[in-house]
Amino acid sequence: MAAFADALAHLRREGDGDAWVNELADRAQAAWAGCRHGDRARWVQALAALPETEPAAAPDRPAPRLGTPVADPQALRGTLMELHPWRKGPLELGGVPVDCEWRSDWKWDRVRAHVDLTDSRVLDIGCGNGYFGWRMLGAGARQVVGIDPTWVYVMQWLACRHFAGVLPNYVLPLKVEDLPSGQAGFDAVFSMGVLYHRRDPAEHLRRLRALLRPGGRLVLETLVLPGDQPDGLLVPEGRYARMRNVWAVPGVGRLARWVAEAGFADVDVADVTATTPAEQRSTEWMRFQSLSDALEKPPQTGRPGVGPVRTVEGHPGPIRALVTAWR
Ligand SMILES: Nc1ncnc2c1ncn2[C@@H]1O[C@H](C[S@+](CC[C@H]([NH3+])C(=O)[O-])CC(=O)[O-])[C@@H](O)[C@H]1O
Repeated sequence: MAAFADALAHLRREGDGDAWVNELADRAQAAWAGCRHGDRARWVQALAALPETEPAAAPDRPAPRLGTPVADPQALRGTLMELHPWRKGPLELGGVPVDCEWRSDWKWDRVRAHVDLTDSRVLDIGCGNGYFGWRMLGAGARQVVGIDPTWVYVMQWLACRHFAGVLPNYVLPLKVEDLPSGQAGFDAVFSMGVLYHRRDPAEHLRRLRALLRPGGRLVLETLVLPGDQPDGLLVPEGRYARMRNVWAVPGVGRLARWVAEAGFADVDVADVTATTPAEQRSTEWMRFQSLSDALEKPPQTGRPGVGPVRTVEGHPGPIRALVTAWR
């Protein structure tokens, strides 16, 4: 598809001959060519049906405003709905508000207070549809390279890019383990909501360090245990909050030790916040089950998220820590 190829051409140009960037673009191109997802044709058709608007971007808003209002917002809504489920947002595309599953703007408010991205080249691992990339550009980043292996999120980013025009926020269909070795030299590497999906967290952290330039900054966000279990470690036997692939949930102290043991300096637990069904919920743009369906409902209230929260499997409810550290 021309739009994806065009984005890769821009990425290569910005890399200005850098071998790591060229190899990254080659791998993204190969992944794109190899996509056999059953919904691909429908997604590509939806992208082709997006109306032309004047490219525009106001990214530093809770709902980044991409594009200008279109003549037929109802038709655009229908087209964007072909790219369901919209998980990370909110967004405003061609004047249409996209109310995603996550209030990712709340997470961004927690992150932004602790991170200066002025003129930074950023790598965002597990970037979803690139929501945070827009916010990072809004916060002064020079370039954001996002990677995420979930195809529909790459398609959503292409829809965003259609409205935003040519901006240095990328979403490439790659896993962290697909990244080239060698000198990547990022000023900042983000790994938010990914560590608990990794079977070997220590290996993930070492890999993040290798992707940074010396003096570069790690921003790590992941599930942790409640504050009274700083050295604890939950290795769920089955699911955690209905998620199949959660391998390890450490206490905050243990998490900070993991980061230090991977070779990072000045490890700081900048924020610890419980995730509530107000932050992660079903909407018309994400019609599947969401967090409230994964939490135990205390009998006295019949409502999730009230009182000491537990997941439906009986584990402590989701709490996320934000850790920053330096290479
Ligand atoms: N091996 C992998 N390599 C890279 N990405 C992966 C891999 N496996 C899964 N993912 C991707 O990692 C993302 C995890 S979500 C966090 C999104 C965002 N960062 C957020 O903080 O909201 C979890 C959450 O909702 O918290 C998904 O988009 C996966 O496709």
